[in-house]
Amino acid sequence: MIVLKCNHGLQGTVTVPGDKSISHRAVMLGALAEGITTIDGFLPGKDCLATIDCFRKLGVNICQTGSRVEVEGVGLRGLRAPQEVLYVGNSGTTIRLLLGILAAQPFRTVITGDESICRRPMGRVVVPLRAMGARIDGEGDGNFAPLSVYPVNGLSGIDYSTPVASAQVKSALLLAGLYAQSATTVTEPAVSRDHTERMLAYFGVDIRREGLSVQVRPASGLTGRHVVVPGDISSAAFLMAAALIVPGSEVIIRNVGVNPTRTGVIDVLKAMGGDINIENLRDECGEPVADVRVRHSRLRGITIAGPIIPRLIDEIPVIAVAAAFAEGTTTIRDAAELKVKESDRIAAIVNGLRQMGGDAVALPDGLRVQGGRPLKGAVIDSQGDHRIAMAFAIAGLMANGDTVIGNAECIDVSFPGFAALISTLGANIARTGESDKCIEYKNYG
Ligand SMILES: O=C(O)C1=C[C@@H](OP(=O)(O)O)[C@@H](O)[C@H](O)C1
Ligand SMILES: C=C(OP(=O)(O)O)C(=O)O
Repeated sequence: MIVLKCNHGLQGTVTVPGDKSISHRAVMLGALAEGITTIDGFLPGKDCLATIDCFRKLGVNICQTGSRVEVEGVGLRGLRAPQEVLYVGNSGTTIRLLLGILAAQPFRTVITGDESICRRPMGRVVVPLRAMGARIDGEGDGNFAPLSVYPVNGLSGIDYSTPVASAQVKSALLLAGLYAQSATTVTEPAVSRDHTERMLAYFGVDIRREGLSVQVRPASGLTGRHVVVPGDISSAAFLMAAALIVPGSEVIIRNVGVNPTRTGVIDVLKAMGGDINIENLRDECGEPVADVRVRHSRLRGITIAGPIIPRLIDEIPVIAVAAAFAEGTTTIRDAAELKVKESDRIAAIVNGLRQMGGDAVALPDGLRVQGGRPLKGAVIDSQGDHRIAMAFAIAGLMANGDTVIGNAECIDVSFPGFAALISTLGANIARTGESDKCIEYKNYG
């Protein structure tokens, strides 16, 4: 992908594709419910398509056309033994949440994903699931995919304190808890995204939060629903950062999910001096939704640490890019989780910013960015990590010279149409197809 420097402000009103986390969960709960679940605004990104594919292999009829999905629920006990290995591609959410469901099934499954998935830690879900009675094996004593999940005769409820604030861990245990013989309680060190809790309640499950703990009771059944998925704030974050750093910009992003467990990016960009307004706040299927208006602003560096981190974990790459255009120092701590995402995001952000002439250093649990140095175009390898690819495309909008993002096709994991959408606002970004790695396209435009 090629990004040219933007010589004028970004202007316009857009919507971003559906929320990835909510799209996954709508398919999963729809599959386990009684009756039909219809989903509008589904994210047709590769990760969520992988979730659909896995449930089809588990015997669920799912019809998907673009962002419209119809799931014929089979009920909690209606999944069938798959004839093939379940393949989740690049999706950590798919594998970890599915493990919670598979752990309770009376048949064996094997589940795996791409190279990145096979490097990511699964012990964080496998260990507590085993404590509930699940039988799961895999590389490194079950810490790495491929994983085999063996049939069991029921699970026991658990009262579990997770060492990491992870919605994937919490959700896997809550989903397993639907099948357990007693209540399951998960306590997190800080609140992570709560879409599973909200959607389980929306599908009729008895689920309660008290402070940092969430409790689910064994379920007798879920009821199929109509789910309207809001735009993904994690995708909107790239447009927010772009509008903030490109002088003369004013962008409205309509229909963005603003669940408070996800809005850390807005809090932080505002604290950095960003002119961001939330308008038309409303509720859609148990999730808050709004329009977000962003205007170019002079940003200043801040410290980002503590319980806000899980509320903006996926937005740190683009926050770091915004920090490179801010006055002063931005320090991000308590974010060691970044090392076990699709890539080691601390290393990828620091290396990419340095390649562009920025001043960034890695810390054991985060990074520090000294803002204000002019960035120059560079050839950045995304390492197959969608958030890294998009973050550096945004940096390229204000870098002198062309920026080439290698391996940019991974953007389809969460934000299909990214380059085209941001181009409608006036940016000059072009996809270059399979040959994204090559710099022979450097003279595009
Ligand atoms: O539950 C989810 O949908 C997600 C949870 C987060 O991961 P962790 O649970 O590992 O923090 C996030 O990074 C991921 O993009 C989506
Ligand atoms: C970490 C991410 O997703 P997942 O864990 O589902 O692969 C992400 O989308 O940034």
